[in-house]
Amino acid sequence: MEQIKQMAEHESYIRGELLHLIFQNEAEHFSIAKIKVLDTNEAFEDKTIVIKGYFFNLQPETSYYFYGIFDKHPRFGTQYKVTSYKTFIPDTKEGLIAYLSSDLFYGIGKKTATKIVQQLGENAISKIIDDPEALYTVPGIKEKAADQLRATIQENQGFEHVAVYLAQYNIGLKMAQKIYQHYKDEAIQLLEADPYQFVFDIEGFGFRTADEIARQMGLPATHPTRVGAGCIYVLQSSVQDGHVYLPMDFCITSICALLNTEELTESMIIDKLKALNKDKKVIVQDGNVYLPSLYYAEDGFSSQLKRILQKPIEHQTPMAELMKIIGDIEEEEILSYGKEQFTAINQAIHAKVMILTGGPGTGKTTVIKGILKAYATIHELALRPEDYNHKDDFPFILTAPTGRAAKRLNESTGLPAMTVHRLLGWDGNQSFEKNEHEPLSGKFIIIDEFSMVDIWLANHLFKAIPDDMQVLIVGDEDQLPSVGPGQVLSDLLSTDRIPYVRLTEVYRQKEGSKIIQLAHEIKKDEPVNLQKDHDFNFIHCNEIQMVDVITKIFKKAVEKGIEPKDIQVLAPMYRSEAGITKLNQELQKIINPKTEQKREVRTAEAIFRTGDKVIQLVNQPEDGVYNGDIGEVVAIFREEENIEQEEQLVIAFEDREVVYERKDYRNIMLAYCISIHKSQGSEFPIVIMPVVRAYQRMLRKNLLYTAITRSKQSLIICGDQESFLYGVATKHKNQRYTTLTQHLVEKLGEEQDQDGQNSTVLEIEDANLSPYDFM
Ligand SMILES: Nc1ncnc2c1ncn2[C@@H]1O[C@H](COP(=O)(O)OP(=O)(O)OP(=O)(O)O)[C@@H](O)[C@H]1O
Repeated sequence: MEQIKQMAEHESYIRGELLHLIFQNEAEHFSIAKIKVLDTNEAFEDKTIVIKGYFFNLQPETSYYFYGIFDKHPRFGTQYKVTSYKTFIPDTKEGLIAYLSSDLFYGIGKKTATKIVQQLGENAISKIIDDPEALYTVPGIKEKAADQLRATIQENQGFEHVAVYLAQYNIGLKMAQKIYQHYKDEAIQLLEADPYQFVFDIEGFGFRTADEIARQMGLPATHPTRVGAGCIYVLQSSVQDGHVYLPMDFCITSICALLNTEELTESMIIDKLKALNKDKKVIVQDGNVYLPSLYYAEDGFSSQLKRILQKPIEHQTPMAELMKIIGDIEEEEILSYGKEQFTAINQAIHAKVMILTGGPGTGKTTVIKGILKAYATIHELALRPEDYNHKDDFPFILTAPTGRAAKRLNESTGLPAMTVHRLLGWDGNQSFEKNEHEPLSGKFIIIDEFSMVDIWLANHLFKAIPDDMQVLIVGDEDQLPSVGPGQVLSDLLSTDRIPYVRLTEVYRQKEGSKIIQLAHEIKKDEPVNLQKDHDFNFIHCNEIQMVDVITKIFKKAVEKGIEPKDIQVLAPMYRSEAGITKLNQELQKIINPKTEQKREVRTAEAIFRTGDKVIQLVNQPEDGVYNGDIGEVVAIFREEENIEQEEQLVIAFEDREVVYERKDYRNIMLAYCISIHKSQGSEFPIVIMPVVRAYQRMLRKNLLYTAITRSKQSLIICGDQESFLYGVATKHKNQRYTTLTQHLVEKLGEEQDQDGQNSTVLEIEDANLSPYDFM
């Protein structure tokens, strides 16, 4: 409270009373309000002013000190941008009694208020906040009433108290809001006890901020709290690079670099890691350092696989019968399966878990359809969901990690498919409706685009797979690994413990696709042919010319009658003259320009206009939209036009419309150009891919391969050939530290064969088998 007083005396302030709220974002407490000016030490003479900032619960008829700076808004004129504030509590006894007996504090009359002030003095409010028992000393107030009064005071004062305290460490109101919402009135106490904990609990609270606070508090640079926080922080940061663990040496070097203190020795770090290991905050095993959640995800996933593999398949189909069934399917589909494809169908029918992998156009979808039909025939099951009384009786589950990949699976098979998150009944947080206690129902699950599944999701998904369900994992191992930690698909393939079939023969190429040819040249590290073809072009340009070149291609395509929505620009990074942000701004100008009829809203990052193509950036399961879903802004409503009194943006996705309020705008982005990472699992008729030197640190083989394989009809690469070739030749830049292979070998080891499961890895290329070898 002392500090609050000091702020009032020394800082520029406006004291005022709320007249009315102009805008309020309830989730974030961001408000714009008009206030009556009562007093100020700013050079300002108006009787009212508009303030904006993050407030907890601004009340009318209560006066506040607002600390901040003047801000000139181009449309709304002068406003006061509030960086900190506090309720003005009169410093006379009479004023304080009037304040405590006001409407803010229900049930406190003048008599009780007088007693409180008599007992606790003029600093009554800060005493009550700081000491939970201060009110117990006031005669005549029962403990329960005292606790209630303190809670109400805290509710009204707590945030301000915390915000003012945090302001001394240059922590702004928005972050203060987050901190207060998380810790409530314990925030100050907890910050003083361990500022580093905030780094792990509060999104966006940086390690450097915590370090600076700790330094100001006098914490020595080698203090175990700091070293411990450094260890956890380094591990958590490594998860963003996809690692499941860090090797001890690498971990120590990273911690030293982060903490940057000469007195810190290696043995101090090792001692701390040992202590953290003992407390189960990290797991150290075989010289590797893990965060527990990742260690247990790898361990758990391996155990789940073992459990599923241990329950043998009861029905074995004689080869002659299978040959006949496959022959009938070939007739129906009017095709003849290649050797690898036949093996894949045969293996999938007989393996408890099988992986089907291969590049574009090798027939993965064709084989999935064959497997479904063969399985249904063998088990005399109907393949149409409408033939079942209840939807849970349908024996096939088709799933993929993204909404678009699930939709493609549905379109290519004609069967229902959904995202893994939806299948598991994810609540948007940590919990899944489906798990080992409430497993999925069905007989056969197909998980497509498995390269995008991280180790956490793999563990959750396999927990929910019952013992007797057959599993088909499908994916292209050469695509980018998952955004989350791990490289589950490629680890599974490299263990040699799970049966897999790798399709290598390209069928779409036979139809003359240069795109597929290029993809396979990259995949096999062969020299790439960049000659122009009917579905491919390489346009040479530099970074500065990029916007111009891409906008010209768009204009030409539109003139030819191609819909802009069928063209997707894919780039690796946001910044640079040829980055995603810049390309989106420029493409918006030509594809969806400003007109009188079109409404628009502005955010700090972008303008969204009716007709804009946008992409969802996070999973929003409550609305049924997921990271990577692409939609169109179909309407914008002003505050005064709807009952919620909120500005609203309506976005139409493939199967639903979702309403976004301003607080949700950060969940979307313009999508004329999207990142290659976000394009995983999706396909587009025409892909334009800029590749320039400015992207160099991002360019690598699997990134370019992923982008190229997104295009179905046409691919136009713009940029310099040298950078493209450099990227194609750059591999393993992102090698991830994982131990799934070891976990699997340990768990599956010998046992699989003992249980009679088919663990033979059949690479038809090497085995040189034909369907007739099975007869
Ligand atoms: N055995 C076959 N005989 C004739 N055509 C085939 C055969 N297998 C696949 N195809 C054809 O090759 C094309 C590519 O097959 P499919 O879509 O199944 O491959 P994919 O691996 O799923 O490709 P992508 O990953 O690019 O979607 C399709 O047009 C398909 O009909």
